[in-house]
Amino acid sequence: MPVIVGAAIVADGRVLACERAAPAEVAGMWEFPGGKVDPGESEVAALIRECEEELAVDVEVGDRVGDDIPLAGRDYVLKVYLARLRGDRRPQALEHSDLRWLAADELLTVPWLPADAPIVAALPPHLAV
Ligand SMILES: Nc1nc2c([nH]c(=O)n2[C@H]2C[C@H](O)[C@@H](COP(=O)(O)OP(=O)(O)OP(=O)(O)O)O2)c(=O)[nH]1
Repeated sequence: MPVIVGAAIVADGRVLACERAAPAEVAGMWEFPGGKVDPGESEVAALIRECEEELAVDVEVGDRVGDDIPLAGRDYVLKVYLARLRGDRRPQALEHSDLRWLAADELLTVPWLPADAPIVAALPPHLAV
């Protein structure tokens, strides 16, 4: 089944949440940066590529967080990986309408895409400082 990967980028006990700018049905909802894995591309390579395209940052990809999530009504499975920033560049919202670094007690202050709920629930142990 085709895969969509997302990066839970963690720094200083916070995770980077990204507000979708489009399409209209999901604009204003929050997600992990990422996207579709291209044919023949590894999941890690797709995460590195998407974080460069969407945020202009280099990431080091770590362990999976949460389980595979089948996306409702679509032929895709979502897989989220922990990640860390490599280098000095700070994320820029090149494709999103806003970015926020959320601590564990702030995770539910934004409306996440519904499929992300189990991932968000699994994050707090990874945000302990
Ligand atoms: N990136 C990302 N997508 C998510 C998350 N949760 C979730 O349901 N999705 C869904 C929303 C979209 O339908 C799909 C990702 O599509 P996308 O449009 O961001 O991916 P892409 O850039 O590779 O797409 P495209 O331009 O090739 O069409 O996965 C998440 O946390 N991160």
